[in-house]
Amino acid sequence: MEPHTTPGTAPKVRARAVTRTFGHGTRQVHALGPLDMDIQHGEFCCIVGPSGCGKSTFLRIVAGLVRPSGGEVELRAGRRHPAAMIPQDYGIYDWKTVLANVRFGLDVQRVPRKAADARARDWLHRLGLADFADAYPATLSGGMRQRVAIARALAVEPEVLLLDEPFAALDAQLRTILQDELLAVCQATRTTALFVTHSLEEAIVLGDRVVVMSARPGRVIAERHPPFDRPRTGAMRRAPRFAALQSELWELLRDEVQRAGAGAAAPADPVGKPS
Ligand SMILES: Nc1ncnc2c1ncn2[C@@H]1O[C@H](COP(=O)(O)OP(=O)(O)OP(=O)(O)O)[C@@H](O)[C@H]1O
Repeated sequence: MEPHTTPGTAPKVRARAVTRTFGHGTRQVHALGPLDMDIQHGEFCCIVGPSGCGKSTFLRIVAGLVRPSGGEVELRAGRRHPAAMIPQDYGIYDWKTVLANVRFGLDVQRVPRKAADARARDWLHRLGLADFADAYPATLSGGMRQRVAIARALAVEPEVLLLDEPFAALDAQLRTILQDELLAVCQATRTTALFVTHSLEEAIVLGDRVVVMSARPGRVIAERHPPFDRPRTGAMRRAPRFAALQSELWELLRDEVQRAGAGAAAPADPVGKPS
């Protein structure tokens, strides 16, 4: 299918014929692609797909952490820090204080200590963690650790934020609160976001666009634009159009999840299947 584009604008991220294989010979795994995708400046793009279809691999390629085996990814960024990634395990360091964790990317960029501290404290304040600057992550709740990871990624002011199932381990209430906070921050800072989730509901609540991937090797098989104004409220979840879109996405995904499940045990609620 044709990648999503807006005429006259250059996409922030442009992926063309991206493939990735791991291993060699009989043990080779074709994990991804060929995959085409354009992500526009300021867009919040959610990716859903069966387990093991290459979603994390694609994020890591966009982040520059993994090389594609074929094709190319172009990230149009003017700043020194084009992309920041929040991995599935949050990636925060238990031996560093909350402040030092949030300052980490700035230290790597060699931002002077005073300015880095001020910027890190500002992000801690924005995410409700101002009182925990000197705490160690082990003393924080899951939701607070997740906020530290978000603050750390946003502190470097990336042009593209890459999030790999960031809220999967959180309870439903906290998940909703952090979804709202993340959306508000991304909109205020015009940050482009690429967000991987197993939850169709989450994808519809957050996404300007929901991209559906096939079973491994992951390709884009469909995309939908949730037709809801922002800010999106809890009431939207009860709207008939919400349920209809969730069912439509599940129909698109069902076969792919079954195909993926033929090779591996599927999770209990693989993609937020509507009940
Ligand atoms: N470093 C690696 N070495 C070997 N195989 C890998 C490596 N990274 C990923 N794979 C394989 O590539 C495939 C895609 O993995 P990936 O983690 O990208 O999928 P995913 O869609 O993010 O899965 P999930 O939804 O379960 O997190 C899987 O079969 C995985 O085992």
